[in-house]
Amino acid sequence: MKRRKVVIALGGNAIQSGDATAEAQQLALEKTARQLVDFIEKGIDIIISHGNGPQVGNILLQQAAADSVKNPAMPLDTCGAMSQGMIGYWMQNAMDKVLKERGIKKNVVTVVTRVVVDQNDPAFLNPTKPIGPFYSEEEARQIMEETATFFKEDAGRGWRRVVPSPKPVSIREHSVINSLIQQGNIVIAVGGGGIPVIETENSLLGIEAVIDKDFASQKLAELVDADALIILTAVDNVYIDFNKPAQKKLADVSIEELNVYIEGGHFAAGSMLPKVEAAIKFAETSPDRKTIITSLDQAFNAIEGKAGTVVSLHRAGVLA
Ligand SMILES: Nc1ncnc2c1ncn2[C@@H]1O[C@H](COP(=O)(O)OP(=O)(O)O)[C@@H](O)[C@H]1O
Ligand SMILES: NC(=O)OP(=O)(O)O
Repeated sequence: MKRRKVVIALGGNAIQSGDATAEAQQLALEKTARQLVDFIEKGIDIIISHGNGPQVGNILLQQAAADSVKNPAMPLDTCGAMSQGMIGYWMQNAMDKVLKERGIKKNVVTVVTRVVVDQNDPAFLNPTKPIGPFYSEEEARQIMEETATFFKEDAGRGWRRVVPSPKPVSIREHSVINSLIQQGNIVIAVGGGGIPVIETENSLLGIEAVIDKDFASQKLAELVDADALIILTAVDNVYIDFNKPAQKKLADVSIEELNVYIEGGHFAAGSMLPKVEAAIKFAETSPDRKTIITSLDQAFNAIEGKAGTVVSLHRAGVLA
């Protein structure tokens, strides 16, 4: 029987909920690992991807604070690579610990992943991706006046620095990621949406941007021929009329219906909208492919059809 393969995209709350210390983030990842190892116990192959908005923004600030001739600040693409290594390392430790506790022998490996983007992507002219800590409007306006950076209000949560977020075109390491999975390993890849690179005549060149991890995860799920893309965030479901008295949970939803809800403005730009768009992009490639959007706590119930929002071409049901 064909083994099931899923790409699991971890939202911000899987790594960090307020406390940015290494200890707190590692503790959060241990809780996350407990949920993910349930998939392994069920015989499902997993590729783990994750966001990096808070982390890459903080690394960038650290670079600026220490910038000098002897210790020059690193550019954003390199900071993205640092965030992949840092979170991948924490995730490997967390997964190893839980796998050992449950008596499962499997290797966990992080692949530094480069994602090719189009240098003419209009996103380079309109920065939208929030990174780093939150500021008050007053603080943000002052920093903008003093530096060549842009800030925007982030989904009612405060002001954050924004950087360009081009769409992923291809993933340089997708074949090796697939080989690692086929050999029975657990793979962590496209962390932080992948390191954005552009293709030049002879090489790949890093470019200053942060790719949305939900879009990068969708692209990877497509390229490795995954059965499902599972997007984990802070809510159990996608809702229409979110946070209003008429709020309604979406359980099993077709792409056609979701497009109507997008038109109706039900999903906030920069938070739920990219998840819904990524969900559609993956599910529309085949009637056999589904995207599930749910919380970390409901992830396992969701693949058994007991929770979450399942997006498919024809309301086709769930993975299990
Ligand atoms: N229609 C909606 N249904 C559910 N959640 C929504 C909706 N619109 C906005 N949201 C918000 O979007 C959040 C997910 O976006 P975000 O926090 O940016 O993602 P991530 O988990 O990847 O960090 C949810 O926790 C919820 O607060
Ligand atoms: N790269 C990315 O999408 O990060 P967040 O999910 O943390 O915003």
